[in-house]
Amino acid sequence: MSKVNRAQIEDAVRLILEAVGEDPNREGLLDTPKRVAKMYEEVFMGLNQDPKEYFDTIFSEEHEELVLVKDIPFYSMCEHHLVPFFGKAHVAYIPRNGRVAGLSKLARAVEAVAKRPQLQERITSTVADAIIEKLEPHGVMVVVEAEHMCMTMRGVKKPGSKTVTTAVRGKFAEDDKARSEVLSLIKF
Ligand SMILES: Nc1nc2c(ncn2[C@@H]2O[C@H](COP(=O)(O)OP(=O)(O)OP(=O)(O)O)[C@@H](O)[C@H]2O)c(=O)[nH]1
Ligand SMILES: [Zn+2]
Repeated sequence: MSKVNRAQIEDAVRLILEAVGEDPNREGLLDTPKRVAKMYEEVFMGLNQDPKEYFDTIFSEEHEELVLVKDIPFYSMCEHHLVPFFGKAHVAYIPRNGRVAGLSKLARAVEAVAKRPQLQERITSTVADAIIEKLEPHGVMVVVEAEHMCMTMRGVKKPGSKTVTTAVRGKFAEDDKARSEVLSLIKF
């Protein structure tokens, strides 16, 4: 269930439109506050979701080797400017004691964490820590690559620049080979 207060967002959007010198009552803008409120409800849906819950269901499977779900597309909102940043997340882990998650849950965890006012670093580490806590694996490695619209359409204006962040836990932190295997499979 969403806890977003749509009426409050609508009022705020009307104020912003007025403040930039627009007329919120002109025909093209009449439904804009409503649309923006609906959009924020959607893009901030993750505020009501706990990524850890996706790992409540665990399969018992004796596979203690790499599992990597790569190229998970995501869209998030930079918490400094409230403009989008977007890209791909790659989530790797090595299960322990047969504790294996459904593959889609790795992507769902990324989605839940991305759909909030965010920093790229926090998306990366929150996903890694949720997996560590719930699956207790040998290791986790999360790599996120993204383009920040606050760096492309405004401000420093560097279109095409990409930010890459990693969160490395357990075996991946200790073992260069394990880390390289993931990086080569992601093909940086
Ligand atoms: N670490 C980090 N910084 C981010 C992220 N998204 C945006 N930023 C940065 O947040 C910073 C905010 O800097 P400020 O100086 O407070 O704001 P600003 O004057 O709008 O900065 P400029 O973007 O340089 O024009 C900028 O350097 C952005 O590039 C992110 O996910 N992680
Ligand atoms: Zn920003």
